[in-house]
Amino acid sequence: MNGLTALSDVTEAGRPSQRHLTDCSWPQARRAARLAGRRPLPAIEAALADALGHTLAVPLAALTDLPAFDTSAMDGWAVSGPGPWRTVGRVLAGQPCAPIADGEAVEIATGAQLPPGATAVLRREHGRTVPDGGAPAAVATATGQGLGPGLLHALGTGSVPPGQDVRPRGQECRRGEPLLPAGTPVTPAVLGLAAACGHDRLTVHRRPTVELLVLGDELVDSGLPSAGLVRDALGPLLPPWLHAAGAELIGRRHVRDDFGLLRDAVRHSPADVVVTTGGTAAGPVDFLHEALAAAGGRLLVDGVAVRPGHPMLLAELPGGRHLVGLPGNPLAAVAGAVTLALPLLHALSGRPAPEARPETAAVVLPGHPADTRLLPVVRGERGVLPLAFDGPAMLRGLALAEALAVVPPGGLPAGAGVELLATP
Ligand SMILES: Nc1nc2c(c(=O)[nH]1)N[C@H]1C(S)=C(S)[C@@H](COP(=O)(O)OP(=O)(O)OC[C@H]3O[C@@H](n4cnc5c(N)ncnc54)[C@H](O)[C@@H]3O)O[C@H]1N2
Ligand code: MOO
Repeated sequence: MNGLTALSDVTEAGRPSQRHLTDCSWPQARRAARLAGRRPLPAIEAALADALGHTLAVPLAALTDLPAFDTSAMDGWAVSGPGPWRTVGRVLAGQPCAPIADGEAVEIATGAQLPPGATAVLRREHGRTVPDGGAPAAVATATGQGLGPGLLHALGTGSVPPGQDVRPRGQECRRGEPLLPAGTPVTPAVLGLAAACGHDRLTVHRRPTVELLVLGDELVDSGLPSAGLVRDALGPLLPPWLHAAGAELIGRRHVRDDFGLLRDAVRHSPADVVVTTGGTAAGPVDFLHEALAAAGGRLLVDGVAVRPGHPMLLAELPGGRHLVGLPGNPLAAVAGAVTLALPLLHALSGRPAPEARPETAAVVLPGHPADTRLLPVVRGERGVLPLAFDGPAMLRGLALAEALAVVPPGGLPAGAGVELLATP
């Protein structure tokens, strides 16, 4: 089947075909991966402390007005009506407060509840008090000078506009107001907002579990590579990246080049998504296709017209699990992850597909005649610039890159729009 025929088989709206995509185009492969995860994992209730990195399964709505009461935005005095004012007490943050009447003021701290009847806040540095019936006191200072009881005057105009330095109740949101849509990743900022508006728990999608199987007898995981051995670059690279994409890493194993070991590792993995590295091509010990078949896997994508990374694959495993086969060459594996693993994990986590926001190519971005290219790039003053050391086996360009540019077949001229993907 060629890529064009397969296009009609995989759409966001439709069901995936029973046939699989062989050497399909890069956009088709990415769509197929999202479609494979079209049923997000079930919603669970998580305490705020456990919700980081999950994805909201329902919109986040405020449980209270924010602020929940009229609040002083500054240290100074809450005043009622036009000045001067008779000072009648003090209210600190967290304390209840009594009403004040026209012509009265209370000393107030930032964040304290504004007393009923107060019309504005006079900043400490903008007022001074004079003792009742006495001579004017010093201008109020940070040391508290001039804050004693007495008559309070506003410096300058002698007045303070109504509402000045007051954060009115509900200024940020009203109780019940939706603040964030379902599908939002729970970041530290989301946790803070959720707490501020009264939540102790969040309804989030269960994270897809991932097991990483790193294949290859030649790989070592410490020290200097020698005598044909190679340091495993993907064991360190992939887990934190997949975790940031919404996954829960439940295991990382080095699997030797042995058909039976690989078949059993795939067959018995409890993960929602098994991610393998290496073994995708046609070498003498590239057993992934055979192991997949023996483990009951069904290919959804087998090869993608993209450089690097073209032998990448995606399969469905018994029990509704999936397998993403990343090529062994490290930059090719990264290309496989952005094409297949991340869209699948995002979809399973309940996250929407990120919107493409094209940027401008500063120079010609060289392409492959027939395949999409994924190029490590940086943003320069005049637009996107490619980096050197972009070979499939290299990570040097990627480590300097701000993004991977999606360069369609044939390349892009300077000034053209180019889609950028986040790098690990
Ligand atoms: N006859 C053909 N040979 C190859 C083809 C092809 O179409 N026909 N495709 C090439 C392409 S493109 C790629 S990419 C690789 C993919 O190979 P595999 O997925 O089978 O990966 P391996 O053979 O296991 O390894 C390839 C390469 O990467 C190194 N490697 C593997 N894992 C790691 C790791 N975790 N960290 C660092 N380096 C790793 C491995 O030592 C090899 O050098 O196949 C081409 N061949
Ligand atoms: O296309 Mo392979 O995946 O680059 O070396």
